Amino acid sequence: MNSTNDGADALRLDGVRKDFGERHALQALSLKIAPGEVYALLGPNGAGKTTTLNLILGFLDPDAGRIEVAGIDVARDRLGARAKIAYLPETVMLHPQLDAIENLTYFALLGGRRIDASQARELLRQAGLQEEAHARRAGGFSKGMRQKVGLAIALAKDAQLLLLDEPTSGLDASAANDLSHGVRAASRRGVAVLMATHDLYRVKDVAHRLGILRAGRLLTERRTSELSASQIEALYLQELDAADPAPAGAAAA
Ligand SMILES: Nc1ncnc2c1ncn2[C@@H]1O[C@H](COP(=O)(O)OP(=O)(O)OP(=O)(O)O)[C@@H](O)[C@H]1O
Repeated sequence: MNSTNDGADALRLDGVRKDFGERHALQALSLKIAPGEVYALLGPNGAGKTTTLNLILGFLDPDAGRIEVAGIDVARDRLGARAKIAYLPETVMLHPQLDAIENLTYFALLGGRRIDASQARELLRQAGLQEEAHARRAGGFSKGMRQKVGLAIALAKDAQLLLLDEPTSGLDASAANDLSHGVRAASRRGVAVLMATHDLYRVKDVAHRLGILRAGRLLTERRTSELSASQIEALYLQELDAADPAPAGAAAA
């Protein structure tokens, strides 16, 4: 896995700063993700994870720094950059009257891609949705099932960067495991993944690298292959303890 800067990064943030009034939500954040690499952004509430995703998506403008998605400068070409991104929000909203296949084909079309039912079935399978649910109305779906359809919608876009915001929050272990399979399948196809998460145990399973964010600062980055799941948890707690004890997001020099 190549995460050095060779000009082929799927995502690159350089010195990104975002303030909300007096509050420094992000301070000089720099990170790079290579094609096919899964990067977990860990951090407590208010660390700046969602702000990071919103800046990458172009929903917010940075106060300083530069963001590139597949080589496209988000500040110069917001729509061009967004076309390279698939985004799975924490809560996936589906049309309750449509079944999983219909939802997927409908949202894929909205995203600019026409897919047929057999392609839809394959994407739903990759995203971990069991066959018997493919033709069921989404109105009766659990959160985990909606997340899987959401992941299939994201995969349908054929994007180079997949952004996930708390993808496993509120999911049971089996649903979270299925979703992790889907993320790994995307990674194997060369899609880079940035996953904002609190789910430390899943990180070892899914991510190649992790970064720990606190109060808008990236405290450390590590390869998950170098750490066991319990070492990841220990590192997380140690980094947060060692960090400036100022409240998360409070103004700092
Ligand atoms: N629109 C906004 N206006 C003012 N402050 C904001 C806004 N959005 C985020 N913040 C602040 O910026 C900081 C970072 O918030 P952010 O939502 O990015 O954190 P997070 O790591 O995603 O947290 P969580 O895990 O709770 O989702 C917090 O202090 C938050 O209060």
